[in-house]
This record gives sequence, C-alpha cells and structure tokens, in this order.
Amino acid sequence: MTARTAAVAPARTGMAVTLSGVTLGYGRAAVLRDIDLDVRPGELLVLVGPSGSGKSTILRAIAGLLAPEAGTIRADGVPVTGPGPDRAMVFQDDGLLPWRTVRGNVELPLSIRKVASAERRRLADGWIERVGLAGCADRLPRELSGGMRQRVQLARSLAGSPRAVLMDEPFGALDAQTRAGMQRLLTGVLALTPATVVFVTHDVDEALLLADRIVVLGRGGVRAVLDVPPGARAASPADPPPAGAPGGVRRALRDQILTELEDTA
Ligand SMILES: Nc1ncnc2c1ncn2[C@@H]1O[C@H](COP(=O)(O)OP(=O)(O)OP(=O)(O)O)[C@@H](O)[C@H]1O
Repeated sequence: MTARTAAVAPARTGMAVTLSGVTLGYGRAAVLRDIDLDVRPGELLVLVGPSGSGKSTILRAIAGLLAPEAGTIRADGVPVTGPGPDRAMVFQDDGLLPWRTVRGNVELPLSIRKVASAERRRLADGWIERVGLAGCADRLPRELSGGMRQRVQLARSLAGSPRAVLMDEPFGALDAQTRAGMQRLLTGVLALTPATVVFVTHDVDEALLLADRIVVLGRGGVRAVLDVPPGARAASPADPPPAGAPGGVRRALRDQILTELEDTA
C-alpha cells in the first residue's frame, strides 16, 4: 500500500494490472516486445521514455484500445479484452465533448454507470468543485483555458469511480506555471481516490514529483523500474528536498533516469 492510499484508508482498492510477455505494435514491426510489468494496486506509476518508445501504446493497451500481438494484460487477474468504465483515460488534447457543458462532460461516466440524474448532478458538481471549477459547470469547453479543460478531464475521469486512471501527458500542452499548479492539484485530488494511476510524461522532474515508481522505456522494452521513496519527492521540482529527506536520493534517481534515457537515444 502506498502513502497515498494509506492516507485515505479507502473502502475500495485500486486495480492491479499485470503485463506478461506482452508485445505491442500496429501491424508492422513491434513497438515493444515481450514486456513484463506489474502495476500495483493504488500506486502512481509513471512511464518515461523518449518520443516513440511506446509510452502511449502501453497506456492504450491497458485501456483495452489496442490488443497485444503476444502475451496477456490482466486487470485484477482478468484478461483485458476491451475498454471499460473501471479504467478512465485522460488525454493531452483535452478529449472533452465540445457540445456538452463542463457538467455534461463530467456526468458522462456517471451516465454510463446509469446513475440517476439528481445523483449524477450532485456527484459531478462535487468533482467540479474539487478541481477548482465551482461556478464553471455551465460553461462549454471552448470557454475555458487549457488548464481548466484539463481540470474538467480530471474531474470526468474520477467521477465514475474508476479503479485505474490512465493519464497520457495530461499537462504536456500547458505552460510551466499552469503545469506546476496542475501537478499540485493532481496530488491533492488523487489523495481522495484509491485508484491506481499510470501516468505518461516526457518530463523527468514531473515523474519524480508524482511517482511511487518510475518505468524507463527505450529500445523496444523496459530499461529500468525505479522506486521513488516518499522522502525523495518534493512539492515542486524547484523546491529543496523536504526536511530530513534524502535529497541526494532524488538527485541520484534523476541522474539514473537521465543516463538510461541517454543510452536509449
Ligand atoms: N495508430 C498508430 N498506427 C501506427 N503506428 C503508430 C500508431 N500510434 C503510434 N504508432 C507508432 O508506435 C510507436 C510508439 O508510439 P507511442 O505514441 O506509443 O510513443 P510515445 O512514447 O508515447 O511517444 P511520444 O512521447 O512522442 O508521445 C511510434 O513509432 C509511433 O509512430
């Protein structure tokens, strides 16, 4: 159990995801071959790797949007055969329905779960407030900034009580300041849910800020899986290490990741 899940003592647990001997591709040469990877219930696992190393491909496969060419992906021991409301996705380009209001978008996973309309509205408004958008429920996506749209995606992904959230560079298109704010918001909001999170980023500092564990991808496979001790994380990349924390651990991890990434270049 991670620090995050221990803090909220949830009744439900995050999903365990297991990739066993998985090969993924799009019909020509495989992108990733024979991958073994365990995602632990309730952890925040970050995938880093150079462009084209297959980070999004892994996420799509866990989401059930891409079938493995070989091997098996299991969610809590059950082979994944397609998408399901137990696994929510958050994309870089917001992926909101432009004709639906903020509330309409956040209610979507609740509609799929056939939640009654009054309850749907209550739950959606709760998540809209938690991501800091109270008062914006009736706006359309085009009336929001990029950061606000990503907040709506986050609210939508969590509203359906998924057991896993799959986030594909959700802050990649945001400016540095908005991105730092979103990273803080994400940490706070995820503390409210036991969901397992798999998070894709190019940014090593973002990985070190958010992750319980980091998977470094390169050259068709997994190069390294690294534990990030809670003390090695900081409130923001620019912050000094937390009091009493082994700041050296974070620096050493950062150097190790950068070295692995250089070796794959
Ligand atoms: N729909 C697709 N059809 C064919 N090839 C694809 C498709 N999507 C991705 N690929 C190829 O698969 C490889 C891995 O792509 P993927 O998007 O998973 O990498 P990534 O690590 O997420 O990259 P980035 O950081 O640039 O988003 C790339 O060579 C890419 O061109």
